[in-house]
Amino acid sequence: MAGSIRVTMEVGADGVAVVTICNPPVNALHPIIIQGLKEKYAEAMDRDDVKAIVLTGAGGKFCGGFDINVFTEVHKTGNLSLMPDVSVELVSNLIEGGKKPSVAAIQGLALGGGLELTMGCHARISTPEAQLGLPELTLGIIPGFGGTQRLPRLVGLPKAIEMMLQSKFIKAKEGKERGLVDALCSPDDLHQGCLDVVEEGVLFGGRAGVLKEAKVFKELVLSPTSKALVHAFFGQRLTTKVPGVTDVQLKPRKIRKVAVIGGGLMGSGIATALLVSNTSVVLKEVNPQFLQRGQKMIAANLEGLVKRGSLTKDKMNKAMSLLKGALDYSDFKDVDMVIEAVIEKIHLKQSIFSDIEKVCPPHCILATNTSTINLNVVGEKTNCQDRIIGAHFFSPAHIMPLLEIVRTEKTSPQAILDLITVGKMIKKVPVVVGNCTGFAVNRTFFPYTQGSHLLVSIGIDVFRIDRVISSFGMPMGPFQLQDLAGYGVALAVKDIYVSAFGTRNFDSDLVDLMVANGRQGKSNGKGYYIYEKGGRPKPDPSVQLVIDEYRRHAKMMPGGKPVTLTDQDILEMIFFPVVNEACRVMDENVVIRASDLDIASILGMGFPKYRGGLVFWADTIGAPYIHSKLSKWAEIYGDFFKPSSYLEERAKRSLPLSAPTTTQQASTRSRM
Ligand SMILES: C[C@H](O)CC(=O)SCCNC(=O)CCNC(=O)[C@H](O)C(C)(C)COP(=O)(O)OP(=O)(O)OC[C@H]1O[C@@H](n2cnc3c(N)ncnc32)[C@H](O)[C@@H]1OP(=O)(O)O
Repeated sequence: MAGSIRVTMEVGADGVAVVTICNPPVNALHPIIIQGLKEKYAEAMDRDDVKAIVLTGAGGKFCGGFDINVFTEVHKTGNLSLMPDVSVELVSNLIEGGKKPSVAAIQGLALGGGLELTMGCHARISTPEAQLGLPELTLGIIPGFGGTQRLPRLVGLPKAIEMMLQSKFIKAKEGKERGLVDALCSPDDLHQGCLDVVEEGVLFGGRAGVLKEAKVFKELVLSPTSKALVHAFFGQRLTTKVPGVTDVQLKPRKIRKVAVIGGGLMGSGIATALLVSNTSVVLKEVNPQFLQRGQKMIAANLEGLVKRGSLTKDKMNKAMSLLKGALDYSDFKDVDMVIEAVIEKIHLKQSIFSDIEKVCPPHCILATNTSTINLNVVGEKTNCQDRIIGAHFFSPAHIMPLLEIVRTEKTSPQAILDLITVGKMIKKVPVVVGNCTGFAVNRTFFPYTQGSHLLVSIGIDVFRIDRVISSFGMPMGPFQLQDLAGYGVALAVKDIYVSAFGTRNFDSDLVDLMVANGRQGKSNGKGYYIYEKGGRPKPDPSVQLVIDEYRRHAKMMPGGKPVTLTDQDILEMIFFPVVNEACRVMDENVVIRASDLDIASILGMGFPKYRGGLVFWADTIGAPYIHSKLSKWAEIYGDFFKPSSYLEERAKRSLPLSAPTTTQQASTRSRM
């Protein structure tokens, strides 16, 4: 490794020393690089033949920042001395305070510590499209190499604050307008351009604030938030490393044309995501009215993206031109992938799959967007089960970042790899999971809603539950979520969950009662909350009548009196059963590794990223405590809380829930 991690210096006849950071793929500032920079700078200052220094990165990228792996080591050991002194010793003293001028030559990206190095230089020159930013807050820290001091001086306080607090990247073109970049040039002219800037003069900044920044930075590096966010950073990148799929020399095939069956909410969202990534889409519906409705929804999705500023009008028009409507399968003969997104009816899906098997080319991947139905059942009537795969998007599909890729024991590694590649192409985070009811996310979170209903049945206020869960960091509480998702979904999956999860279901008829009382959730403006156009949801006091009726049916309140619980009890009684189900999901190897479930919970359910994801959070509490609480509640309220054997085992041995299972260890060993 150390061979490819190095800093080089070449001194030209013109007296310019070009110092290059080499650490593929993003030239992260590993301690070897920091040491190398210090040495090369010291040498450049000493050498009489060096008049000026150009600092750059190899491979078309300047630098992606400080090496985040070092934070992981600091988190494990608590040893802050693993962090080399960069801010004062390198950036302030050697680069900024050095007696020879330094110019940063930027290409590709200069992020975090990378941008901070350039700001210590006396000038910056960049290619126009290079991405510049200080995304440290996404890792739970602040910029630590002087960025908090130098960025405001260069771009002004408001812009610097926006860039830092929102971790917003800007292109060098904008950087030039704002004074962060001194000159723009093409990649070929970068070197020559640097020399011109050297000639034009130098900018010196002071040292004020750098020492304070260093102090705060050190405190934050050791914070639980930084540990959680760094875990999420690496966890997200790990999801696309799938043993037996991405490590066996398979090549992803090009997916040029995709057919989407069903132009409802999900189908049109999926089509939108594909179209904005320049993929041709055939949208198939059963009649002209439904087709037109689907096309209109896609157009509205695209217009929404233009309004949000994430798509230009030109790109919207280009995307629309890639869409073709269809009422039969004649356009399916040259598609590379089909994504079926019709309603959750087993027979309908089965007949669609047996039809498309006949009309699509033999390489075509046949994906279903089902969120609950067993894939083996969907593909039962086909002879191509190796090409059948789940592509479970989350609504709205063109915005939500998670793509659950569901494989059966028959799905071929090639089909999985191709779908991972499509997922990345449409800017989703793919997580590969096994085939079971609810797959990883819906299965893990089925007790989330049920637990909240159980709490209501014992007398806890609906809106208090939502407040507790929102203050924990979820985007909204379980009741507001149910209003938003619509009660139809809850009713449709109820029986499926009962048959799959048996006695660990908490059987609630709250939603049935809501519907019987004319409430449909957000869709008819009346759920637990009242929804008025343009306004925020308001708790509806009249829902109390429905809740009273529900409590009478449920007969869960001892002596008819509400149970008294603290906010912490509420939080734990909702999330510990979810953690318990996560244990079963890991035990059955539905996910490849615990961190996949962390990422899926963050991106699919909005679990707070700064808590590192569901399993990471549970491990900060510890299996013994979670187990003891669940056991106690199981005695009072029954099997809904009964600890799984996985949790029990780990609690007994005080092992982290995230430690690999024996099967996972064996599969890693067999690949070594
Ligand atoms: C003191 C200082 O102020 C503190 C800092 O500098 S903290 C670091 C600040 N920098 C960042 O937060 C940037 C983090 N990186 C990113 O956002 C993105 O990786 C990127 C925009 C640079 C590139 O994105 P993309 O091209 O999609 O590639 P991506 O898959 O994310 O990364 C490629 C590889 O580089 C690694 N990598 C990226 N940035 C890294 C970093 N700063 N440190 C260590 N590894 C890094 C990734 O883990 C990944 O490794 P893998 O191939 O083994 O999975």
